[in-house]
Amino acid sequence: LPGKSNGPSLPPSPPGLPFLGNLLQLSSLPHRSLHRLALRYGPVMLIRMGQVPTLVVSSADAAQELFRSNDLAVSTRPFSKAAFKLTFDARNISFAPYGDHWRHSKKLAVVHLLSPKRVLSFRAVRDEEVQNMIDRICAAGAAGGGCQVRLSEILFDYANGVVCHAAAGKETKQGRTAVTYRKMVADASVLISGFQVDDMFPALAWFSAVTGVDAKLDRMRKRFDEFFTGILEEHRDRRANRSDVVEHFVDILLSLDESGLEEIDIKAITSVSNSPSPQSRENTVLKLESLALQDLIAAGTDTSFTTLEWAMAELMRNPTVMWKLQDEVRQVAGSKMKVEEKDLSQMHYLKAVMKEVLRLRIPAPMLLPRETTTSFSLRGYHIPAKARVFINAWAIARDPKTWEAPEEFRPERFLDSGVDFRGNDFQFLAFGAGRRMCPGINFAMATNEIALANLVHRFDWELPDGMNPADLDMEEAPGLTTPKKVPLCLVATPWISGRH
Ligand code: HEM
Repeated sequence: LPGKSNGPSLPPSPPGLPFLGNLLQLSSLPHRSLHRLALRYGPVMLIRMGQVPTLVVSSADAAQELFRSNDLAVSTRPFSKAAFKLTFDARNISFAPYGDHWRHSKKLAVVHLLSPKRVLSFRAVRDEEVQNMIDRICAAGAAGGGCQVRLSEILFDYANGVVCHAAAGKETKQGRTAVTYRKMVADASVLISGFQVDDMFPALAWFSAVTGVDAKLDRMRKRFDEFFTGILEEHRDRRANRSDVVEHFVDILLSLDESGLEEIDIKAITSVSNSPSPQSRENTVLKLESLALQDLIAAGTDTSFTTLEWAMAELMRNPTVMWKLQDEVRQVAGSKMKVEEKDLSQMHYLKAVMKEVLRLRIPAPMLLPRETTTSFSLRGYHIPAKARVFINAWAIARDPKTWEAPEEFRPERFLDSGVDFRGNDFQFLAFGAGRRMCPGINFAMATNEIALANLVHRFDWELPDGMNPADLDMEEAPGLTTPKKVPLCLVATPWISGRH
């Protein structure tokens, strides 16, 4: 590992093998393996993933020092061939290297697409998608009292439906936006998680060509390109007739463009063009909007779906929490057919449940990978430049030094606590922190709270075949986000107010 000959030493490293480094110590769920290693080697650890030196941060104190004193030095993302190919040459927000393009497109997303006011304006979208979700659950049980509901599938479609609908409208000429998108993204989470062969052995870049991974990525990229270009063209045509419609992310982006382009757009658009010959402005603009759309749909789908899926799984595992939540929601929303967003502000336990899910079942357990741009000192250790950085938020969220009974699902811990996930409480990093923090918190919480409230208001839930809550499989699937490995299948009985 690169280091300094004198001065502060490198962080502790578990012994590794000459070529593979510490790879054999990592399982398909690296947040768990790294947690185990950190218990032995400490909260600031330097491992080698193949050829790549990798800093692993596993405590709230170390994360606080990292974000407070060295955020700039860890604000870029490492190069990943998969992410590069799937994100139009890493020119979106999530995987873009730190620099002008990233800064301007993130600002555009924060100011114009994901602000609290804008999120509120998508209330009708959420309402429609919640209704769709309820209808599907009811339809599954139309034959009788109880039914087996393939809930994971329905929750994925809901999360994806909300973000696709907000981004590009419910329908496109290619069919229902969310359905078309879902078909395109299978396997993407694993491919971009940073654990592909060429992420760890840059010298073996040819490997993914031989194994067919490159060809798969190229096919996915082509489908993305066609999908988003189609959406943009449709919305452009629509706007040519009615220029005052600002409905979806795509319309907002197009209207910014038509209004003469704000400074941020001009800069972002200019930096998007990578063609040596001057591209037509029209094409360049189309590209930028594709990037923003693709990024927000990708960043908002799996994360929200994973949160909702684990929320329902934890509620099934912990029946007293489920009853307490149902009591609150049914008391506030009463005999209404549907919980409305204005009811949510009175649902304090619901908010505590959401927080506890984001703590114990953090959707992106190691956030998104970062890379050091300069060397710096952390907890007295020398951290080299060009090291990959994993912040093991999963490990931090179950550190007994900061959390009482960390393995237990106890929403009550948040009822009288100011601890939040907005990047200032370093023991709770579900959305990351610092410059690269998630800009979609408001959108995500609005999407998830209304869905969970309606799921527990409208239905009573049971495990199938009299299964014991303790036997529910709680294993995670590998990837950048970690949904349940075994999809959730439950029995739903519509709740009729006053029946119980
Ligand atoms: C429960 C839902 C969500 C969770 C848990 C979540 C979590 C995260 C995390 C951990 C990161 C990386 C932060 C870091 O590196 O420090 C991130 C980045 C990002 N998220 Fe989210 N997210 C969620 C929903 C959303 C939604 C709904 C959107 C947009 C519609 C969104 C857009 C983004 C974008 C654009 C980035 C990249 C930011 C950057 O690199 O500067 N996220 N998110």
